[in-house]
Amino acid sequence: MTGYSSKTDVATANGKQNGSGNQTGENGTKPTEFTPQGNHASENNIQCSLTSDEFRAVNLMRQDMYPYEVIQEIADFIVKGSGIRPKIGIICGSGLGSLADIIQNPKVFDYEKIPNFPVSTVEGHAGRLVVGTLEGANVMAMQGRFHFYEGYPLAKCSMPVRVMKLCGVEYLFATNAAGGINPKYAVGDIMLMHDHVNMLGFAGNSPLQGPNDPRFGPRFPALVNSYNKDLINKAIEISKTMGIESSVHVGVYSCLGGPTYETIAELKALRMMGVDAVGMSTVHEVITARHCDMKVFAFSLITNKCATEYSDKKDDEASHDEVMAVAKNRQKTCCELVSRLVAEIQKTA
Ligand SMILES: O=P(O)(O)O[C@H]1O[C@H](CO)[C@@H](O)[C@H]1O
Ligand SMILES: Nc1nc2[nH]cnc2c(=O)[nH]1
Repeated sequence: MTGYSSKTDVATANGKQNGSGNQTGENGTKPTEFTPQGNHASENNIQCSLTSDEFRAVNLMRQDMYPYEVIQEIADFIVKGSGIRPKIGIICGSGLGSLADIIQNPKVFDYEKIPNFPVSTVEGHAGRLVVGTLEGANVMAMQGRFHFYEGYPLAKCSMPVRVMKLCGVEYLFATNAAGGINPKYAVGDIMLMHDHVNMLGFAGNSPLQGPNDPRFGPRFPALVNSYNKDLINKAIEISKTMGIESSVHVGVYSCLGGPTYETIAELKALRMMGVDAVGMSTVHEVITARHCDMKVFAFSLITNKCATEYSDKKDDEASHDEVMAVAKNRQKTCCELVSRLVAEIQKTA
């Protein structure tokens, strides 16, 4: 397969691995005036100051077409490498990487070692795929997800969901850290997602944009009933046995592009639209999972309360440090909820 990202290329684009920085190329060449072949810039004699390596790296990072065969190759790599065909896929939200740490007999794949896989660039997203067992079920977990604001197209952000599908995954558990807009929500609460408002979709962006491969799913998938009601009900029952039902809600999540947190006016508007919690992820993963007919369970850990009125309080400003700290505090509860739900699925298998 040609034309797919080598780890070095993408890592260079992220500025993660290229020790020589942006000033000098690998072989010591200066990044002077690389003009991409055949585009308007060269036709008009406008020059851009990227080295050819940097230009290629940026292109690879933007690459959003993953043919079925490439996804199959990645899935085969994981299934062969782990000796496991997982049934449940888990995506760990910001600061919720411990959901992957509870997996038994783990086989760990660094994203950088998986062919054609993007790399994680956000704090709280380790960048590892963990395959093993949980409550007797075969599972795989992404300890680190991909966000639109990292510079990846949505199809690339959610490409691992298709990998999960071709590994054999039937159930997607997507978790996230989110700001609570519903005034009844407190920091540390859990919101089971029963619907979403896709703001990136409103703006004409979708992980399913481009040619449709019917081996994954239909051109025009329906999204009503995307969040599996049985799993939501099971999670509510579990929350009762855990004694946390008063801090568990069922609500609507909305994904914005980030990386900025919202303005007060935006939060007011989202509330008027019926949104209970807001983040920068999950929706594109759910769309991709539903497109290929996976059962979806998703929840938000409310890591901060969103102000919907103007004030001078510094407390109203969201921060990733706060998000990470709250997630760390609540990781045990989140792990227990996930384990018990996996056990329920395994019981009925
Ligand atoms: O959605 P996850 O990955 O949990 O992370 C959430 O937390 C980060 C902001 O603090 C953003 O990435 C937002 O999407
Ligand atoms: N967009 C957004 N993402 C978040 N992730 C955690 N908290 C927030 C928030 O308040 N807004």
